[in-house]
Amino acid sequence: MSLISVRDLDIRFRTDEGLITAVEDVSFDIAPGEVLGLVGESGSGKSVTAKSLMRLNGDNTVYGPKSSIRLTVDGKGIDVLALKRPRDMAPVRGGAISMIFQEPMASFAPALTVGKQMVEQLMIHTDMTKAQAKAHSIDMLDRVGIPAPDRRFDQYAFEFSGGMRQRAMIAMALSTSPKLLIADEPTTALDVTIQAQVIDLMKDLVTEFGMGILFITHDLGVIAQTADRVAVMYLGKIIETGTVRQVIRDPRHPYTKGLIDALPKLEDLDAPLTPVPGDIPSPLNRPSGCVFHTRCAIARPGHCDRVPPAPRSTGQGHRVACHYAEGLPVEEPA
Ligand SMILES: Nc1ncnc2c1ncn2[C@@H]1O[C@H](COP(=O)(O)OP(=O)(O)OP(=O)(O)O)[C@@H](O)[C@H]1O
Ligand code: NI
Repeated sequence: MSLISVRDLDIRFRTDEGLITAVEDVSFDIAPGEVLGLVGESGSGKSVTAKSLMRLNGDNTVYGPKSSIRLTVDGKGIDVLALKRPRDMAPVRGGAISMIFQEPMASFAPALTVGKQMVEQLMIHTDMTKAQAKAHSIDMLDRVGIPAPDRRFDQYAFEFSGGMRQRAMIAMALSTSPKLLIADEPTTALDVTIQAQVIDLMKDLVTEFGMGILFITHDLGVIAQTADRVAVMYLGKIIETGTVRQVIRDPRHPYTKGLIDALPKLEDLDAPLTPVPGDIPSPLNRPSGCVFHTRCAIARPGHCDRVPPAPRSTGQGHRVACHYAEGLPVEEPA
């Protein structure tokens, strides 16, 4: 049973230059206890997709008519895109779903101590008394490995170091026991050691609380350490999805292959990095056919620039949106 089920998600934004498409035909599921990694270059639509689950995209957002986001909590379904009034959105904002960001300061109100803010949030989303909320908050600060949590409870976020602030944000996000945690580049700003600690911490919490995680990053190395399944996004579309093993060991989409080739190789750290050549086209000027054809080394003129490839299965849940996912056709003799 899926915790969240996203189908045919189309997200457009009204702008002064016209309607731009940020997300197109995106579908995925996350089960309880599962980590889905969402990876892609800057501007590919990762954050917009994540924010739609909590209806946090701005007033200029237009969702496509076929789009659906269904959250199932304790056997009860919530049609997220049908929520109309802000007060109806409490279950998906800090209730069943919590979000942590790259910049933890964004999660903390500067004028409140960390403890006061945690208690306020618990008072909104649970039926705890103030005393219970305080005890629970200190316990959560302790669980994420913050020393002297009862003293930290009375401090402001700016008094925390970067790594401790990240932990406090995770403690706050998890204190309401969300069913789904959205982590948008949660470790990008941290140094490598602290990054590894935060990833380990999140993995422990998945096991302990059985929640689902949508883990967003542009770093395939971090995905390999964290996720069960991966979805690779390019220009608003999921172009390949499968288990970490399928996608990283046996990538089938030329874009995924390019991202993997661009990773530094441990056995050959002096080899030049080979980033995917070319620039991401502007969302105002989306390519016809396959959105990747303008940067693709194997694109066939007359086909890839005309016909959008439907995602096809290459086995056991591994899905690839490329006409040549099974390899290039054999050339006919002239
Ligand atoms: N409110 C908005 N109005 C207009 N365009 C928007 C709005 N929000 C996002 N966009 C556009 O949607 C596209 C996808 O943005 P998004 O933030 O999801 O990218 P991302 O994959 O998260 O990138 P990054 O790795 O840089 O965070 C971008 O072209 C962005 O400019
Ligand atoms: Ni983003």
